[in-house]
Amino acid sequence: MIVSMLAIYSTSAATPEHARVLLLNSYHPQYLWTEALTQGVKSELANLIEAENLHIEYMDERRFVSDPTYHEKWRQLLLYKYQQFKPDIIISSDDAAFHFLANEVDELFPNTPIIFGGVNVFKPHIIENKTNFSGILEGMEIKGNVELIYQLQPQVKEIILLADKTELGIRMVEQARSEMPYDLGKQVLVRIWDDFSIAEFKSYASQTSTKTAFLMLAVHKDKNGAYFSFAKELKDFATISKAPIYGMWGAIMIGQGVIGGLMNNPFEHGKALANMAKRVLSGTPIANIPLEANSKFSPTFDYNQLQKFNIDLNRLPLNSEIYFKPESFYQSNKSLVHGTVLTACILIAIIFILFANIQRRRKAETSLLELNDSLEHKIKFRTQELSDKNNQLKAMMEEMKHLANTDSLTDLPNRRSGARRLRKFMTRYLPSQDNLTIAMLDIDYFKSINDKFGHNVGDNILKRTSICLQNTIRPTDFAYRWGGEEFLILFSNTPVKSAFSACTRIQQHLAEIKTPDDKPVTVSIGIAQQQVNDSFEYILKRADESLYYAKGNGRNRIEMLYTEINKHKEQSGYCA
Ligand SMILES: Nc1nc2c(ncn2[C@@H]2O[C@H](COP(=O)(O)OP(=O)(O)OP(=O)(O)O)[C@@H](O)[C@H]2O)c(=O)[nH]1
Repeated sequence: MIVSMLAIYSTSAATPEHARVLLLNSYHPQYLWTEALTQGVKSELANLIEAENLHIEYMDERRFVSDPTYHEKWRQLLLYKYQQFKPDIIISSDDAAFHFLANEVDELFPNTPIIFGGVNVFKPHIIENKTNFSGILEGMEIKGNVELIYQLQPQVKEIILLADKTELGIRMVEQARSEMPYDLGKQVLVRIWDDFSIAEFKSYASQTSTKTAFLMLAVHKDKNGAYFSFAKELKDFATISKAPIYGMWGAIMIGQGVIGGLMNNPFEHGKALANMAKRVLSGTPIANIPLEANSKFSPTFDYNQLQKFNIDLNRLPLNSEIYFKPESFYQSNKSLVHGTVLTACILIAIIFILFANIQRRRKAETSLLELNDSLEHKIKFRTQELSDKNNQLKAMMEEMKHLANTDSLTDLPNRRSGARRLRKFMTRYLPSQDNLTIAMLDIDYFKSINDKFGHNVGDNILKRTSICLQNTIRPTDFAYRWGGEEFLILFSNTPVKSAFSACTRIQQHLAEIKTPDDKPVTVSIGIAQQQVNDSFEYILKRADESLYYAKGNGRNRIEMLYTEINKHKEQSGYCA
C-alpha cells in the first residue's frame, strides 16, 4: 500500500508540460456526447501539455455492448500499447470505460491516477480499495425531469422511462426504481420500459397523445438485439411519436427529435474532468481530491419540438437554453439595428435641434418685427410730437418775436424794430446813390388831450393815428411807434422832396381824426436824410432836432434843419 502510494505521488509530481494523458472513452466519436466531452478535455489541456501527449481511445461500447471477447481484445491492445507509452494520468468517460478500468487497472496501469466521469450509475464498492480513483459522478436527473414534464404538460397522465437490458440500462432502471414513486400531486402513472422492440415503440408512440411523455434514460439495443442509435432510431421515434420525448444527455439528444429536458453538457463535463487531472499533474495527490457529486443538469430545449407539441414557452424554467429558435431580425442584425437606431436618434436629435432653432429664429424674427413696428410707431409718434412741439415753439417764437418787435397798444412795429431796420438801411444804402429819409413825428399837445378827455381817449387817438400812418405811407415805407406819442417813419429810397410831400399827406389825413371837442389832431414832423459818413445816432439826432425845431416854431409843421432843409426849401420852395 505504502509502495503504491509512493508511486502515485511520484507520478503525480511529473512536470505537467511533459506529462502523458490517456483519455479512454466508452463510446465511438460518432456518438456526439463522446465527441463533445473529448473536445472539452482537449480545450482544457491545450495550454498545459503537448498535443501529441494526449492519447485518445474509443472503446465503441455501444456497438460491442457487454461483449467479453471484445473486452479481452481491448485489454490486450491497451496492455501492448501503453507499456510503451506509459500514461501519467488517465481520464475515463462514461460507464463502460470506468468499469473496464476498475477491473483492469492493476494489471494495465498499476498505480496510475484515474479521473473518471460520465458514470451514470455509480456503485462506490467498485473502487472501494482503490486510492488512485477520483472523478465526477455524472449521475442522472430522473426525478427533476419527471417534475419538469409535469410542469410543461399539466395534462400528462403517463410518463414512460425508456431503457434496455444492457448493463448500463439495468443500472439506470435500478436507479429509477429506487427513486420511485414520484410525487407529482396528481395521478400520473410513471412506467419503465426496458424490454421493447423498436417496432413496438413505434406502434405505441404513433397512437398516443400529449397525455403521454417519454423520458429517454439509455437505450443501446432493443429486445431483439437491434442496435439503437440516437442519430437514427431516436430521430425516427421522435418523427412518429405523438407524445414528446424528453432526455438528459444534452449534445447527443438535442437536434435528434428530443423536445429537451434537464440536460447535462458533455463539453463542460470534459473540461471539469481535465481540470481535476491538471490538479493531479500539478502535484496534488489524487487521494486528496474527493469525488465530486453529480454534474450539472440544466434546462435545455429544442424550439421546433416545443412548437410541435404546443408547449407554452412561459412554462419553461427561467434559465432555459433554447436551441434552433429562429433569430429575430434584431438578433441576427444587432449591430445593424443598433447602428440604424443610433443614426435615427442622432438624426431625430439634429432635426429637433434644427426645428427648435427655426422656431426660436421665427419667434425672434416676429418679436423683432413687432419691436420694429412698435419702434416705428413710437418714432412716428415722437416725430409728430416733436414736430408739433417745434411748430408750437416756432409759433411761440414768432409770437414772442412779434411781441418783442410790436407795440401792444397800436400794433405798430416798436422802437426796437424801427432802430434795427434803420441800422440795416444805413448799411445797405449808399448816400451817393440812394435816398434814405426818415421823419420823426409827434402829436401836438397830447398831454392836454389826456388831461382833458382821459387816457382812454388818448389811447384811442394813438391807435387811430397808427392806422392812419399805416394806410397813408407806401408799402415800401415803414412806420414805428417810437415812444409815447412819437412815431418814426422810414422812407426807403425817397428823396427829401417826396418825404416832405408824404409828411404833408400824413398831416392832412391825421387832421381827419378829431378830439372829443371836435378839434383835428395835428402833428409836428422833423425830417433828416442820410449823409456821407452818417451814423444811426446822428441821423436820429438831426430828425429829433428838426422836430423840436417844428415844435418851437408853433407846431403842426414839417422841419428839416441844417443844409438839407435849406437845400430842400430852395428846391421845393416849401415853407411850413
Ligand atoms: N393816453 C396816452 N397818453 C400817453 C401815452 N404815451 C404818452 N402819453 C402822454 O403824452 C403826453 C405827452 O406830453 P408832452 O410831452 O408834454 O407833449 P405835448 O403835451 O403833446 O406837448 P407838445 O409835444 O409840446 O405839443 C404825456 O402826458 C404822456 O403821459 C399813451 O400811450 N397813451
